Amino acid sequence: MNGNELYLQRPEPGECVFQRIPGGRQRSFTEGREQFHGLGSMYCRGAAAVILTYDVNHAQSLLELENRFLGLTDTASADCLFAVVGNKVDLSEEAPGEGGQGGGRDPGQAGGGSGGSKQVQLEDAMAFYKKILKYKMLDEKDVPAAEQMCFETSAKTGKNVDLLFETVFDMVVPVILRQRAQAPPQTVDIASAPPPARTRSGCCS
Ligand SMILES: Nc1nc2c(ncn2[C@@H]2O[C@H](COP(=O)(O)OP(=O)(O)OP(=O)(O)O)[C@@H](O)[C@H]2O)c(=O)[nH]1
Repeated sequence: MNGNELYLQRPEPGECVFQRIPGGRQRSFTEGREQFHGLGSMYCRGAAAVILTYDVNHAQSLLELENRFLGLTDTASADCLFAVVGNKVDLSEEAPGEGGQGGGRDPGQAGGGSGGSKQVQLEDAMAFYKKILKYKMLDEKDVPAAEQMCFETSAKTGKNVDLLFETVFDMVVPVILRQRAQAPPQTVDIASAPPPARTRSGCCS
């Protein structure tokens, strides 16, 4: 996540969408302000994947995803993939050896922080993922399972960040290729086009 290619744009504690911003990491200019929420759906238009991010130490941030940001994904593509990501697990992780779930999936990368109180569990994120499917009227059996699409990360330590992006990219590339194959061709084959009708003056009409 050096910001030069695909950047996680986060207009407000809560939502992340893929956003290509050349020239490096930039802060969202919308800053989550109410009057700019229309722009949020603009970012999502035609999106093949949306990453919705909350703070595991801040229960309200998960509620906001549901109450304020889910609607912004209405303009995403019909077969858009959704990932739900609880960030900042480093703040609430137990010290190594104490056991516990601690964000799961990547015990090799222990976080540095302690003392935070984790307010949102992975199960809460999975329940939210299921709400997304309901909202989108998607059948659970037609989409990746909640266990595959819910992550707990630390942007600070890097925990599960590669896993998140690799998982989403592996899933989204076939979706994009399928969309392109189904889209009308963007080029005209002039060799197979019929010759233009001739006008009296000899010019093409
Ligand atoms: N400890 C820790 N801090 C983080 C993490 N991710 C971001 N931060 C810090 O959280 C603060 C806000 O980060 P931003 O990327 O600006 O996120 P935001 O959505 O604008 O703001 P917040 O909702 O406050 O996170 C910055 O000080 C970041 O350094 C993380 O995984 N762990």
